[in-house]
Amino acid sequence: MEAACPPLASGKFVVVGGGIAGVTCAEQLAIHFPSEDILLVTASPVIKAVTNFKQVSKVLEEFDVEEQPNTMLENRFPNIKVIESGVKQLKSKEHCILTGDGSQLVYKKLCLCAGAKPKLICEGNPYVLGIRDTDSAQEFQKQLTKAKRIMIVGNGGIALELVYEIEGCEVIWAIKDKAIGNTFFDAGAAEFLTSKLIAEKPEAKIAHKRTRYTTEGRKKEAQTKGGAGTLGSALGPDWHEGLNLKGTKEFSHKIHIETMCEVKKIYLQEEFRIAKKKSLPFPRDHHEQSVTTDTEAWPVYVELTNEKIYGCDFIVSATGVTPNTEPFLCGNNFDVGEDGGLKVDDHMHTSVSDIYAAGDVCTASWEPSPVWQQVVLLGKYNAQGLGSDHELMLRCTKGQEYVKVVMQNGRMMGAVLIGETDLEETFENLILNQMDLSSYGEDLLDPNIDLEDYFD
Ligand SMILES: Cc1cc2nc3c(=O)[nH]c(=O)nc-3n(C[C@H](O)[C@H](O)[C@H](O)COP(=O)(O)OP(=O)(O)OC[C@H]3O[C@@H](n4cnc5c(N)ncnc54)[C@H](O)[C@@H]3O)c2cc1C
Ligand SMILES: NC(=O)C1=CN([C@@H]2O[C@H](COP(=O)(O)OP(=O)(O)OC[C@H]3O[C@@H](n4cnc5c(N)ncnc54)[C@H](OP(=O)(O)O)[C@@H]3O)[C@@H](O)[C@H]2O)C=CC1
Repeated sequence: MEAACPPLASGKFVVVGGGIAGVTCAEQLAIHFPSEDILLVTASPVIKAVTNFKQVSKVLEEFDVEEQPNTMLENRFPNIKVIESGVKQLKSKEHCILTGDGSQLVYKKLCLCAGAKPKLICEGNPYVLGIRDTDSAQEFQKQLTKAKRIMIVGNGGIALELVYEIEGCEVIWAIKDKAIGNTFFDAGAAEFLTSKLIAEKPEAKIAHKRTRYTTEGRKKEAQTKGGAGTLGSALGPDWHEGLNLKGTKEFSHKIHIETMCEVKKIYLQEEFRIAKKKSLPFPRDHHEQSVTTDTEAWPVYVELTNEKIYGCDFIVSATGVTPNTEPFLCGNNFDVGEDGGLKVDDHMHTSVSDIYAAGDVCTASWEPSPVWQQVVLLGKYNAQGLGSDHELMLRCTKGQEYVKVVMQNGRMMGAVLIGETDLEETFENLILNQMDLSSYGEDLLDPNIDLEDYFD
């Protein structure tokens, strides 16, 4: 039988992780339990904190996220103590965690907020980059300044932002789906955006209305103390502000999209040369950029499942994340979701007693609300789960705005809003209060009717 941990420190509440989830959790505990000590254990020397919080509407919130030195959190909340160390092991039966610097902490309640790491298409290949934290974003920027052509794999948040932001570098964008951005929006919105994107010189980029993650006060993240082998906290909206995302070429944008394909094989330059010499059955003449007409020698070559091959300087694997549960949670009996996250109920409780989880490390396992889900879009924007018994209404001005609403039984169930529509608050209210809108019919999207005045 394993010996119980001798406590070197103990706290009623212990939180693991200094990202936005862990810090918010520690702050809330500090506010609600002012006489208790809260220990925040994090592998990173900086924390992420919410500032300038504003409640915009019933469920829409606006805030800044700032990176701050760990000491700033302790100054703001005297009952929070930050321990800068990686957690090596959880012993849930003994209610204790072991940290990389050899300390043992006993808890009554533990909240795990250890985040996630990029799920790369190929681990350990120096030409395959993932973007997660300040260091990985800076490494990406460094590589990009020397690049003429890169490949981006994935169709989610990072890929969408990158293809829009990168200039002076050809981008081959490989996606599994028929249309871009299916993680976020529908095929109609994708078409609206694709035509803007592949124009060689898109109009001036849309000014940001939203507040930003700041880089002020950011420290170079020191080597992880305690050797947890984990990285810094995740970036967030506007993460590329302050980064120079420009390659070596003079043109603005040059994007080629390869749909319905995945990466089959990656060759380093020498491997590719040998394979070509042996006349392996490489596909020919699929596209003007395919290797047959491409005389340039590239550091790396990517063979896609649609049989095309592209040479490029490097590959960005924007292919999602894996929750940080290993190795420190091994040996405990957590229920995990399909994505590997710790399953939590609607009280953020995991399947192990006295252990809660929040943020990217967890997977919500409660029944989702019938009209709400977490996306930048509203409600059931793609008629998710509504069956065939629904109607779509559309208002689109090419290059300017795309407004789609999903209606069922006269009620608004979801919406996609692209461009400066100013409809988000009104539509959010209409979705949440489920007002019967049957009498308005198609006038609901009439641009001459000021809906905001009408329904507020
Ligand atoms: C480029 C990019 C852009 C994004 N844009 C958006 C956006 O526009 N909107 C949006 O909502 N979301 C966005 N996200 C996602 C968002 O950033 C994450 O969902 C969120 O930051 C996750 O926070 P977290 O606290 O769960 O995890 P993290 O920020 O990853 O924090 C995890 C913390 O745990 C610590 N840790 C890990 N393991 C251990 C251990 N063993 N011991 C001790 N400490 C440990 C780490 O050091 C870190 O401090 C973006 C993400 C990226 C990468
Ligand atoms: N605005 C926002 O909210 C933003 C959020 N983020 C967050 O940051 C994290 C990382 O972003 P990102 O990497 O873009 O992750 P996402 O989860 O957003 O998207 C991953 C994409 O990669 C695809 N994919 C997965 N595996 C493969 C594969 N082997 N080959 C090809 N495609 C694959 C997925 O397709 P499929 O779904 O079909 O598996 C999906 O289209 C995510 O948690 C994301 O939500 C990032 C930027 C902005």
